[in-house]
Formats: sequence, structure tokens, C-alpha cells
Amino acid sequence: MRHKLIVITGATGTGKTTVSSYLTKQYGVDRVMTHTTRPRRPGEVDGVDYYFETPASFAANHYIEHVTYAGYEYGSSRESLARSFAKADFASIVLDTAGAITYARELGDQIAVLYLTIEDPTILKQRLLARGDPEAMVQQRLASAEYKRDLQLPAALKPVATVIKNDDWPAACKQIDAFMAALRGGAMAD
Ligand SMILES: Nc1nc2c(ncn2[C@@H]2O[C@H](COP(=O)(O)OP(=O)(O)O)[C@@H](O)[C@H]2O)c(=O)[nH]1
Ligand SMILES: Nc1ncnc2c1ncn2[C@@H]1O[C@H](COP(=O)(O)OP(=O)(O)O)[C@@H](O)[C@H]1O
Repeated sequence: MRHKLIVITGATGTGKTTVSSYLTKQYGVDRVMTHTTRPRRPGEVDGVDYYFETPASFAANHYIEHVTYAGYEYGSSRESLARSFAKADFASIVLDTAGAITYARELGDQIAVLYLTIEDPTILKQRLLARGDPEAMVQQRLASAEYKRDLQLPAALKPVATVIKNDDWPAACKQIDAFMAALRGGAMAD
């Protein structure tokens, strides 16, 4: 069976990290760790949620792609991807839509894309505050061009993305389960 990378993308607060954890718990999908210069949120752990970097240490790594999102740097490395594939046949990675487009172009049919969306984005603010994000960080995030951009599924991802509506978590799980059944069926047949 070939390795598959599930790229999870969508706007801040739509549930990307939650979906990634669900895939790990339910399906043993290993999450590819990425690097960031963003400060840690309460409860986040270095090497578990991200590799937290200083601007200098961030610049010293080698990335498949890297982006600036709401004023901070984020990047993903080939080494992290190889580490996940050594552990499991399926891996996931959480990316902004710019990163997802790069992965779709570079890795072709080795990836599958989940695009997360919610009907009423105004409730995202409450979700971010409930998650424990500082108010100032939430304001900065929701005002960013990247956040606004990621509220729409980019045209380049339309042919490869499965849209998951995450207004309601049990309903989202059903969509993810259907996606995994199709993906595992397809990967077995490869
Ligand atoms: N392109 C790219 N995006 C990343 C990477 N790591 C994280 N991101 C994205 O950066 C954005 C901001 O992430 P984060 O600060 O954790 O905020 P969150 O989306 O609110 O959880 C999200 O869209 C992440 O998916 C990466 O290595 N490359
Ligand atoms: N369907 C849902 N209904 C209510 N809250 C949710 C739902 N999905 C995720 N959340 C919560 O919303 C917050 C943001 O989710 P998270 O997975 O961190 O988003 P992202 O990684 O896309 O920024 C978290 O506190 C999470 O527990």
C-alpha cells in the first residue's frame, strides 16, 4: 500500500487541529509536525503541537514550503514528513490554503485534501476565545488577509478537496468517516 498524506486546510478556528486529532485517535493517522515563530498558546507543547522557533532558528531549517500567516512564520520540512511515514501509512498535515496548494502541486496523488468550513464564520471568534487564545491575538488573526482568504476554497484546490462542514462535530465526524472509508478503499486498490 502506498503512503497517503491528508492535507487539512481551512480558516482559523474551523477545526483543523480537532480533525487531525480525530484522525489520529480513530485511524492511527500520524500528524506531520510543522514549525512556527508564533508564541505558544496555553497548553501547547513544543514538539507536540509545533516546533516553536525563534526567527533565527526558523530561518536555519530547510522547508518544502513556508508562509507568513497573520504576522508569523510557518514551515513544513521533508524530514517531518518522512518521520510520519516511517510510523504510519497515513499521515496528516495542517496547512493554510497557500501551503495546501503547494502540496497539491508538488505531491500530486500522494495527497488528499480536507477543506473545513462553517456556515456562519462569525461564531469562529467565540471558538477561538473558548480555545484560550488571547483576545488581542484573535483580533489580529481575524483581521488578517490570510484569514479572509482561507474562508473560501481556492479554485486550485476545488478538483482535489473534500469539503467538511464543521458546524456540528458529530455531523463532521460522519463526513470524515466517509472520506476515510473511500480513501482506505482507494489506497488498498493501489
Ligand atoms: N503553509 C503552511 N501553513 C501552516 C504550517 N503550519 C501551520 N500552518 C497554518 O498556519 C495557520 C495558522 O496556524 P495557527 O497559528 O496554529 O492557528 P490556527 O489555525 O488558529 O490553529 C493555519 O492555517 C495552519 O494550518 C506550515 O508548515 N505551512
Ligand atoms: N464542531 C465544533 N463545534 C464547536 N466547537 C468546535 C467544533 N470543532 C472544533 N471546535 C472547537 O473550536 C476551537 C477551534 O478548533 P481548532 O481545531 O483548534 O481549529 P483550527 O485548528 O482550524 O484553528 C477548539 O476549541 C475546538 O475544540
